[in-house]
Amino acid sequence: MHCVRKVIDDLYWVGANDHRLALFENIHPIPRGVSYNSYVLLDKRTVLFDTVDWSVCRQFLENIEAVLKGRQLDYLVINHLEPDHAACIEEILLRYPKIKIISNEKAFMMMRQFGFHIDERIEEVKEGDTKSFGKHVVTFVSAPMVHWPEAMVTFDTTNGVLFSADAFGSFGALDGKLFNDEVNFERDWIDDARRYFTNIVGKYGPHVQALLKKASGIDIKIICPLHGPVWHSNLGYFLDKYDKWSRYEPEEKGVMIVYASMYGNTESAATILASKLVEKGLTNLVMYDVSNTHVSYLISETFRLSHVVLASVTYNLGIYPMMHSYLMDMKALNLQKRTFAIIENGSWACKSGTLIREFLENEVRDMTVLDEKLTLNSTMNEDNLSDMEVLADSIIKSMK
Ligand SMILES: Cc1cc2nc3c(=O)[nH]c(=O)nc-3n(C[C@H](O)[C@H](O)[C@H](O)COP(=O)(O)O)c2cc1C
Repeated sequence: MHCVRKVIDDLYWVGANDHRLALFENIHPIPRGVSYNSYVLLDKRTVLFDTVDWSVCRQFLENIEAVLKGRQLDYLVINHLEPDHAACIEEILLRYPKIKIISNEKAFMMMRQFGFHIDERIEEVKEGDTKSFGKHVVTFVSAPMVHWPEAMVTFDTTNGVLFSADAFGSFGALDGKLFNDEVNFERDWIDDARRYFTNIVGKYGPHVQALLKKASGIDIKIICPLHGPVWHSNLGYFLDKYDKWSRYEPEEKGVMIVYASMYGNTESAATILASKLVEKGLTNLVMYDVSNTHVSYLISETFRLSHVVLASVTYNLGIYPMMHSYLMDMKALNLQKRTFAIIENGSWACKSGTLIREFLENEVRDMTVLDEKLTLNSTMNEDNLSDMEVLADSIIKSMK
């Protein structure tokens, strides 16, 4: 049975939700599921914008059929070739033999690479090209590395709808709701939207900035992304988030304490620091155990907040492996412009603090590491209290 939603006038959402997938891209946990969005435009010509993941193909095909009501599909616009959106291309070609795929040269090259039999039913477009489907005239805008090199977005100049590919997407299944104002975005969605952006396209901030620059020149009324809610109100709110994230500017002044501790002593010191900071008035503070928090959440929170305290044991003369992995992810995702404080622990040759500082100063860009640090020899004791006080004061001072 079909399950579709009308976006506006002659445009319909024909996507589907997946609640069964545990890990998006086989990496990121998605406890709230994910939606694969696709859209059908019923103009003089009928147009399908992108397809969906193979796991929801059956629902998707029923949805298309219901919206078309016996009409043929004339065009399939492919904005992004990642398989969670492109997996059903061949199925569409088989069911709608007269269809033509509209996309760019790189995307067609990738379709062939993935083994899709697209034959001659293709229409290649370039940046700035336009295409009329009857009443609707769309223009194609390249969006390289948002989030793959072939990515493009399609703007409907007739009604201001932007088919934004992976840009403006989010983890989370829609569950009947489609629009941003049908959900409590600030309460239920922003954390997943941030986690999606930072882990999926966080690395490509300058490319996102380039797309935002292009977007500022067009009158966008509705944003139709390939995951998560469709934006038809308060667009400025989400555009502003994208601008901040892609410039690596923190959203909030606040502290995130991430600790790595095997037997609880480093954790205890991290908690004492947290209490001291809160006592001094710094209440925007969160704590995470690096060992039981998936790194995608850590990355997302690091994008949100201005300050990070890293408290780590020394492990076989190195940084604790989970802490190291978090640092490597920070580097891989190009994270910048944060202030760090360090607590280190070692029972015979304490190295973690020096190694973390070296990493932050040499391996990632534009990070500030406070000079004050706290060194523990196995556990926190009375002798460490004054250093802890100095560290807390220095964190507070650096926030002013
Ligand atoms: C497997 C293992 C390796 C360790 N390697 C070192 C090391 O190379 N140098 C050092 O000074 N301490 C080392 N430690 C001690 C820890 O850094 C830390 O001082 C101790 O685990 C107490 O902190 P915790 O209670 O937060 O785990 C090691 C501990 C373990 C269990």
